[in-house]
Amino acid sequence: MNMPTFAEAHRAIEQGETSCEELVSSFLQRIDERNEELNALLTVDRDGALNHARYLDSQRERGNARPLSGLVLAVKDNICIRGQQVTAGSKMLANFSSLYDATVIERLREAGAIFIGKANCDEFGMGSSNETSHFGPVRHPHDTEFVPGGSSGGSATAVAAGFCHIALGSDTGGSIRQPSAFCGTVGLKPTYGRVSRSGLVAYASSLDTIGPMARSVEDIATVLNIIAGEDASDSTSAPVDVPDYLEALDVTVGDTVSGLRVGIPKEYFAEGIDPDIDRMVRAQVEALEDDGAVVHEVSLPHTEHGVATYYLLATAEASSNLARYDGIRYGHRASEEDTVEVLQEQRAELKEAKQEAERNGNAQRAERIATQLKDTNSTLDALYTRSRTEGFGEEVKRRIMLGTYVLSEGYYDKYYEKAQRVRTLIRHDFDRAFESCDVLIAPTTPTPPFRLGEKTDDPLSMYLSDVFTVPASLAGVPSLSVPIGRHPSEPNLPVGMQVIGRHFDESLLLQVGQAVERINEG
Ligand SMILES: NC(=O)C[C@H](N)C(=O)O
Repeated sequence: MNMPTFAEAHRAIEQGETSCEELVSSFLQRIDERNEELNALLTVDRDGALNHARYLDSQRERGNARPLSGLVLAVKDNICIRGQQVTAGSKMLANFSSLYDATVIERLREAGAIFIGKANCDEFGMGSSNETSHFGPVRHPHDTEFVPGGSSGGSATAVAAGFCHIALGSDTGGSIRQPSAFCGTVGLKPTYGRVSRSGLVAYASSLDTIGPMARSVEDIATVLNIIAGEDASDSTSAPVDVPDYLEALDVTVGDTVSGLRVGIPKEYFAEGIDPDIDRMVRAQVEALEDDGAVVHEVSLPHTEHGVATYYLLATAEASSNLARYDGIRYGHRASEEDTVEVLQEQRAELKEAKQEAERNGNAQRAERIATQLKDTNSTLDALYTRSRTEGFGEEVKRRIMLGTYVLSEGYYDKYYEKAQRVRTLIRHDFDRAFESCDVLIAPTTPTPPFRLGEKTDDPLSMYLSDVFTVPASLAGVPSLSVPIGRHPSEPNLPVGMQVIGRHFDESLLLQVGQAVERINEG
């Protein structure tokens, strides 16, 4: 299916060949045809999108066209749109609706964007296959036996299946880039701080980023132009000037590539990588070399520690961020009967333990348990326990436990602090590499998409699918995944390649991404 990009649709609107309403109607039709099977969108704002489209059309007739009118977006369901659900793929937030717009939504709305629906995702962004969603897995748009990647699998699928022009995703350790690679879309994880996180459901705050996923690099630039920039409601958003990313694309491929210093990190082409992916990425690099790029191998020596470092830091931050879901201030609340039941169970267990301690003559322990027993007089703890037990899925609980463990007394230095130090080393790896090159090129994923259920019983192998994406997240540098063709052994399944750049050098990434697009078109 060759769906028009937003840029193409926009030109058609400007020439009077189509209208915002027509565009929305055709997306709704495709959603009706395929969303049930793919499970990419959790909600479809049919009336809202159509009404907004009609409003934008009438404004255009009066000469008040907005810069992006006609841009139809799907939004990952961990980004707030006022008055709409924001579940983050969790039962915990199944009945929660946003009281305000995320900054990215506010800015896009102002520019004339239409939000067509909320996209499914792994629960709280925790996953690489979109199978941890409380609302069921998303299926790969080109072969439903396979996963679309995660955690922004619903967003990637919505773009690839033609449910919208562009989708917003979030990326903590690969969640935009990996599903983009799997589904054949372009996906940008911007520099940390480039795009406001205000209104994004927090997972690991020092790593979380919001970014666009689209059918072309040009469309990525269009959205980045609107959403990038400092924001008073996110103190980690950077006070760095925003260039015109679309204007940056007004260069010829020759100008971009001639003399471009491309670094090939040797650790990303090591054992374990799928040989076809290795070959496909190298072929792209050769094509860039033919166009004048200067290619050389570089080393990012701490790459092998990336996954371990990421999963220590991300889970530590998650355990603290997710503490807010207590069933009282936020999220799913267990019923009174269930709470009382937990309380009774807890009390029975404690009483038994106290009796045993008394029988063994362990007075100190018996006294300690007596104090605990007094504490359980309140139903509060039981309410927390029951609400969290019911509201969180298995993967989220695994991460909260791991994160709580690495932050606990006695283990903090051994794990959390050490991981912070390794994070600095990883960042230095990139700083050093960028002394001798302008961009790094590497595969986005070590393997093509895998089958549904293939890795669900093996969390470690699932975590390892992030091996090439987490280092850039830890270093905070931007990274763009671009499609480079189909996998020879699974001809329906796309392969993606990453272009990684210096902090705030998104313009160059987009230029290189566009050069890669042109190479593959021609
Ligand atoms: N959120 C992400 O960026 C995806 C990563 N696989 C994780 O589970 O943490």
